[in-house]
Amino acid sequence: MAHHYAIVPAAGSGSRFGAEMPKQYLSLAGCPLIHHTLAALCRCPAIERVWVVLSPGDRYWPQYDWSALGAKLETVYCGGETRAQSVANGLAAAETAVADDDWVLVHDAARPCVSAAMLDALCRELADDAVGGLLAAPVADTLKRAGEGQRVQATLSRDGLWQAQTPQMFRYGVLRRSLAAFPDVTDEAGAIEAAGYAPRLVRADASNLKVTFPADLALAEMILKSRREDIAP
Ligand SMILES: Nc1ccn([C@@H]2O[C@H](COP(=O)(O)OP(=O)(O)OP(=O)(O)O)[C@@H](O)[C@H]2O)c(=O)n1
Ligand SMILES: C[C@](O)(CO)[C@H](O)COP(=O)(O)O
Repeated sequence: MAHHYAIVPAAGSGSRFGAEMPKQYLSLAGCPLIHHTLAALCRCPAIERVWVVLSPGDRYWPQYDWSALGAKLETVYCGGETRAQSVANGLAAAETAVADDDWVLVHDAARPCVSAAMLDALCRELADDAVGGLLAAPVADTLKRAGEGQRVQATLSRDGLWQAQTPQMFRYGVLRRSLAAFPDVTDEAGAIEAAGYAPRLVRADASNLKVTFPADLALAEMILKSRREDIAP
C-alpha cells in the first residue's frame, strides 16, 4: 500500500505581499498563517509525515510553539533560491523515509485554507492514477492580455483553462527525477509535464487561495472562520 507524505515549501520572502516579515508568519485567525497550512496537512489521516522546508536563515520559526501540530511534522532548513529548488531540497531531505513509489503532496505554505475535503478528494481520485495530479479550479473570469499603458491588448479564450493550485501529488521517484531534469518550473506539475506525462486536474475551488497580496489575508480569514473546523488549535 503506497504511503502519502507532504512537502511544504516555506522559504519564500513574500515580496509581492510587502509585509515586514515573510507572509507565512503573518497572523491569521489567531496564529501564524503557516500554522493553518501545516495543521490541515497534519490532520489528514492519509498523510504520514510533513516536511516543512524553511529558509536556512529563517529566524521566525523558532519564535513559535508548533507542538500542537503533533509528531508528523519535520522541520528542515534547506530552502533554495526558487520554489522549485526548495521543493527539490525538501525531497532530498526526505529520501531516507520515502520510497520511490510513495505519494508526495507538495503544498504551498501560503495556501492556509486547503480543506480536509480537498485533500481527501486529491488522494482518492489519484490513488490508482499512473501519473498523479493537482488541485485546480476552472478559470471563471474572462481573461485579458495587457498591452502598453495597461490597456487591453487581447481577450483570451478561457476554454479549457484551469488555475493550478496545490497540493500537487506525484510519486516520489518520478517527481525527484523530473525536478532534477527540469528545474526551471513554477510548479511540480510543470516538471512532470516536461518529462512527458499528463497530470490529472482534480477540481477544487477558489477558497484554496494562495495568500500573495495584502487583500488575500482578509479573504483567507473569512474562509477559515466560515469553516470553523479548519481553524488551527
Ligand atoms: N525560494 C522559494 C520561494 C517560494 N517558496 C514558497 O513557495 C510558496 C509559493 O510561493 P509564493 O506565493 O510566490 O511565495 P513567495 O515567493 O514568498 O512570494 P513572492 O513571489 O511574492 O516573493 C510559498 O509558500 C513560498 O514560501 C519557497 O519555499 N522557496
Ligand atoms: C505552485 C503554484 O501555487 C500553482 O499555482 C504557483 O505556481 C506558485 O507560484 P509562486 O509564484 O511561487 O507563488
